Amino acid sequence: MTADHPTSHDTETRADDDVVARVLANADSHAAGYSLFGQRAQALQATTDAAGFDSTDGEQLDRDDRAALRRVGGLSTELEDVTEVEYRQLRLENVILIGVYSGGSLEDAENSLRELAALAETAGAVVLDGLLQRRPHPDPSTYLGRGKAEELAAVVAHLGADTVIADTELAPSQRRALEDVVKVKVIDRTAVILDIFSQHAKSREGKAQVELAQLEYLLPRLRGWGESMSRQAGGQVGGAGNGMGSRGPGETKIELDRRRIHSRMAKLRKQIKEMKPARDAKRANRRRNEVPSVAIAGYTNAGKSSMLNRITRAGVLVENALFATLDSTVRRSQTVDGRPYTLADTVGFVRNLPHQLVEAFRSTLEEVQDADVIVHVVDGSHPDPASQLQTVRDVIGEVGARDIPELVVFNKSDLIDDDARLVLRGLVPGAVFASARTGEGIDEVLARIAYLIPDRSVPIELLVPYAHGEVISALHERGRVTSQAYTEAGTRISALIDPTRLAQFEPYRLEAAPRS
Ligand SMILES: Nc1nc2c(ncn2[C@@H]2O[C@H](COP(=O)(O)OP(=O)(O)OP(=O)(O)O)[C@@H](O)[C@H]2O)c(=O)[nH]1
Ligand SMILES: [Mg+2]
Repeated sequence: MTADHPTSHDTETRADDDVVARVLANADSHAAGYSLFGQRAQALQATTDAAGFDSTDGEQLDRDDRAALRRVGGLSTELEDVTEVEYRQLRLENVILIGVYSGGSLEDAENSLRELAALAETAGAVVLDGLLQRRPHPDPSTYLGRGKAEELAAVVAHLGADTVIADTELAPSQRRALEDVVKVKVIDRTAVILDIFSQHAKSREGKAQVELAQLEYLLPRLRGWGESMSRQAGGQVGGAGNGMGSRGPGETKIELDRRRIHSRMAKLRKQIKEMKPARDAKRANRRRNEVPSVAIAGYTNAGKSSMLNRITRAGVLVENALFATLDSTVRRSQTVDGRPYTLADTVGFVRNLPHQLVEAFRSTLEEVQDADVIVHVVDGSHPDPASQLQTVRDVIGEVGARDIPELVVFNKSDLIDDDARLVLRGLVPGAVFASARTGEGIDEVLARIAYLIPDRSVPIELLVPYAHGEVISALHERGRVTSQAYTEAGTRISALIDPTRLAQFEPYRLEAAPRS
């Protein structure tokens, strides 16, 4: 009888703890308090501190901002009803992770759970423990098998966890049933990712898309959320009285919520549609200028933003948390031989990205689709770079960017030993090893980018009277000068230049340059 579980009392007492105090404690003990998978999850997080840096691979533009935003409620005040408030209150605090694995290797399941730990931490939670069960299939009613679910309930009560996170997307009914057993709220991986996204989205479009994804996720679960929350609100988690009487909002309320959500979603879709032309115009403009574009793609936390900083000193937010970047940032740079190109940072990929989110992040993927070159940054110090590599390549393929030249960069080379290098080299023979932190290999990255981006330059030869020195300096600025000689009539100068920049030099051309 779950209702009589001896430890359910402890859970209730925990629920009364001062939430604010725990939230503050979270900030201090950020990476503390792990067990089982915690240590390895920390390894992912702690590398920077061990090296004596504190996430200083970029100028820390708005990190405090973001930290401060962490616990603040919704993105919009328009849907200020119980449902939304409840959803927003899914602030994770002390969590236990659970997963089910079958045929696949335990190692995979552990890696996945470790990533979930990092995600949960990014969302502001302290991970207390992680539990995996081996089963041919997740239990259709309670996800974990009934017996294991009971064990989980005991662990939850013992550790004082207030949330269980399942490493999957739970059916609404599974979530409810499992909650009934463990007596604290149960959420899934998708909810965590959505939560992080909502904390981090910055642009209007990013926010709108995240909110849309949240509502989409929420809609089929409406009843479920209401139910569990009303139990929370009553302070009564557990107990035998969890039947019909203690259900959440009545049917009418749910209908009302549903209608409000639908109309909000319609409004968001309309907004997003209206934003698209502006974005397209921006991109078209870039294409018209024929400036080649480079997109930095890669798994979350791989060091994409750090790499962008290294290359452009742009000061894009770098944070040792997953999904530091939620909106793509475009910067201008140029090759060593003076050809301009744009460099776009993108959102990190994550395995099993919920389909609602693939949709939501199309805007950033578009940067990848349009790129002339994809710089695929991989965290070479990660325990399983191969599957990260694969995840990213899958998504690149899905958005139709498979044919774009790809440069694989194994980043964090300061943390990669020789043995690991050998393995990585076997994985991607042409890859470059680099460290955004130490600068190792960055020149190689730049050289390879220069090699890969299309060179649209044409040769020209000018004769410029000495009175027009400004033309000479303009040519030095806009093109690559290959030779320069002083004759009686003026300066004779040859250069390679982008065709879009020819106009001002036409009057001085000696002959039409042969087109290659
Ligand atoms: N040791 C080491 N750490 C690095 C290096 N490059 C980046 N990092 C760290 O890795 C973490 C993630 O870096 P980011 O640049 O934010 O990674 P990202 O890929 O942009 O992450 P998202 O935007 O969240 O997907 C930060 O803590 C960086 O300080 C490196 O070369 N060596
Ligand atoms: Mg980033």
